[in-house]
Amino acid sequence: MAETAVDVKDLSKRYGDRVVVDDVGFVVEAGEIFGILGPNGAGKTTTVESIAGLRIGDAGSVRVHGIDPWTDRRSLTRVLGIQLQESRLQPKITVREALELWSALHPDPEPWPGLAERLGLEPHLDQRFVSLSGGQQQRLSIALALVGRPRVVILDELSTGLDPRARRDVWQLVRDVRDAGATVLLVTHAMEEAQELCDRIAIVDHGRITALDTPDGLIEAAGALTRTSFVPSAPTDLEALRAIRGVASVRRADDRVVVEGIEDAALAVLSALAGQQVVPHRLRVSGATLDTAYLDLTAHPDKEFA
Ligand SMILES: Nc1ncnc2c1ncn2[C@@H]1O[C@H](COP(=O)(O)OP(=O)(O)OP(=O)(O)O)[C@@H](O)[C@H]1O
Repeated sequence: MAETAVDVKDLSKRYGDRVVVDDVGFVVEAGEIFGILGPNGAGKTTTVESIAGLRIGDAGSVRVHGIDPWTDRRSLTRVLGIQLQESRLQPKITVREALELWSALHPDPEPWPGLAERLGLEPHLDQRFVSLSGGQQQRLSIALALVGRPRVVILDELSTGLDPRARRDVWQLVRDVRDAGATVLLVTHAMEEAQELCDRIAIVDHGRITALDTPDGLIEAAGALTRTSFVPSAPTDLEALRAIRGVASVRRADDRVVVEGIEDAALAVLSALAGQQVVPHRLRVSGATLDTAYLDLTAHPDKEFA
């Protein structure tokens, strides 16, 4: 049986009379990349900071490799690393000083020069924190989360502010960290990131877990559809397309025809077009993504939880 890395039971947290985490429970197995997704204010950061011992729940319990983060922070820091949302360091500390300081806090740190190189921090080692760009600050906070070789690492909005290449590099770093045996908890708003990296994802909305599954499982459960769109070379019998098994809708959008349906329907649409002697110009087929599943699984995706 897989070892449990993080065990959250019936966690609740309120601020005043406002419940922001409401009876949340989940188990993360060692070696998983576990995603937490949800709208702004859903309670994601409160949940992971409760796991990191930075906030204490009002009810429930948390264990990280058997350690209670609310009563034993000292033991926790030996197994857990956290990259905080908008991590703030002393403005005047240099990148090198921060890496050396964090290394000194851990008994068996990862040699920091290697991490600095992987995160593109080498040219900035003597730069002060305050003078780093947002993306460079972000990369430093990821390095600081990893330098203690944590068994569990929490990455909160990992790739915010990173350019596309840096984002890909950081994703590979996360995979490598997991392959080296660590467990990763990833709070993210980036659907592509969650779909690429996570083994399982909890969707949090209004302080509660509304779905928990693999990315494919979430997409399937939400009934997200494949979209096929094209500019027809000749008048097209749209009714014939609507009649195809698995097609959910057919509509026109300017000069394009847009067909939505289950994955297999896309091929049937193409062969029906061939039968009608219609060439589908500028053909686009987009698979069901976590993005559409997420919008279905969260009630008010753009509204702050009030
Ligand atoms: N210290 C605090 N005092 C009062 N309210 C707080 C405090 N910290 C968080 N909150 C509120 O709790 C709710 C949950 O916040 P949290 O940061 O956990 O959400 P989140 O899901 O991480 O959001 P985001 O995606 O915007 O980072 C929000 O409405 C927030 O305003």
